[in-house]
Amino acid sequence: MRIGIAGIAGRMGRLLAEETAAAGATLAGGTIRPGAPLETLPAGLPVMTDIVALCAASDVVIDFTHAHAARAHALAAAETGTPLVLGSSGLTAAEEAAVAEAAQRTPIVYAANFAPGVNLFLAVAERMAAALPAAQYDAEIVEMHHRQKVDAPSGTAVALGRAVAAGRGTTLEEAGRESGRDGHTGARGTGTIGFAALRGGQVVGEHTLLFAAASEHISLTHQSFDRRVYATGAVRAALWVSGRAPGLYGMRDVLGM
Ligand SMILES: NC(=O)C1=CN([C@@H]2O[C@H](COP(=O)(O)OP(=O)(O)OC[C@H]3O[C@@H](n4cnc5c(N)ncnc54)[C@H](OP(=O)(O)O)[C@@H]3O)[C@@H](O)[C@H]2O)C=CC1
Ligand SMILES: O=C(O)C1=N[C@H](C(=O)O)C[C@H](O)C1
Repeated sequence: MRIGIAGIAGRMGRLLAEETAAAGATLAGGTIRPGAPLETLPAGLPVMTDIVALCAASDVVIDFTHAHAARAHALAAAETGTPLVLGSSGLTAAEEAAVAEAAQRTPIVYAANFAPGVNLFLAVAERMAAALPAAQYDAEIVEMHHRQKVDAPSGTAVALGRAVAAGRGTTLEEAGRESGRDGHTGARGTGTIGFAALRGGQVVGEHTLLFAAASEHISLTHQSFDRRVYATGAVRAALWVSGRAPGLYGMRDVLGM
């Protein structure tokens, strides 16, 4: 199995290269952002800037780069018929729609978080939301990440919001998001889903989902201590997606949840 890695010089890209080897797969190569300085590359890694060339040289491509690259990368995967594992966060609705369209031509695993524990958390969040009436239990999602993270709220926080909304028989868009409260915000809306994002230090990833009612609170927290958990999950998804029919899959499909 030849695995190509988009964004191979990044925090995740470097770990994905290591985990590809650890899984016994062949590293087909990797891309860097066009114009990026070459000295940032890990020594000895085969590197290019052309995503179509990487797709053509790979049985599966794993992409942890930036939301802005997702559309072009998904299109390249579709045009070359290369399965794609997509982990970038912060995609707009239009970028997600482009990924879904590409998935009609090639299989794509798109997941906000490749850690097994987070995917169990998402399933439990949906069940909790279904059991706790939205009129009484305010749902708030708090996440913390390292100071380099460029998007907020995190993709995982948004996925948790979507899981809560699904449990309540609605969508996140219909329920409404409350984030970045500051100043005279007015009282909290009923049934909306709140988001708060903390940034600092080198926190790998922490997410808490709180249901707050007048007489009780219940919360669940997931903490990642090593981003390798995402890399092993993504390589697992790459091995799983090879040979699948075109379609948009999630990590819960990979894990059989
Ligand atoms: N789904 C999940 O489980 C996880 C998702 N993520 C997400 O993955 C993404 C990357 O995270 P992380 O590795 O920490 O970030 P980094 O900034 O360390 O790495 C991203 C890399 O991608 C490069 N890049 C940007 N655009 C392109 C492009 N068009 N082609 C090739 N390379 C490109 C960047 O280059 P340059 O620096 O030169 O711009 C950088 O080297 C983020 O969106 C993050 O939220 C992270 C961890 C887990
Ligand atoms: O940027 C990160 O680091 C992470 N991003 C993902 C997200 O936005 O949810 C997954 C994980 O939390 C780490």
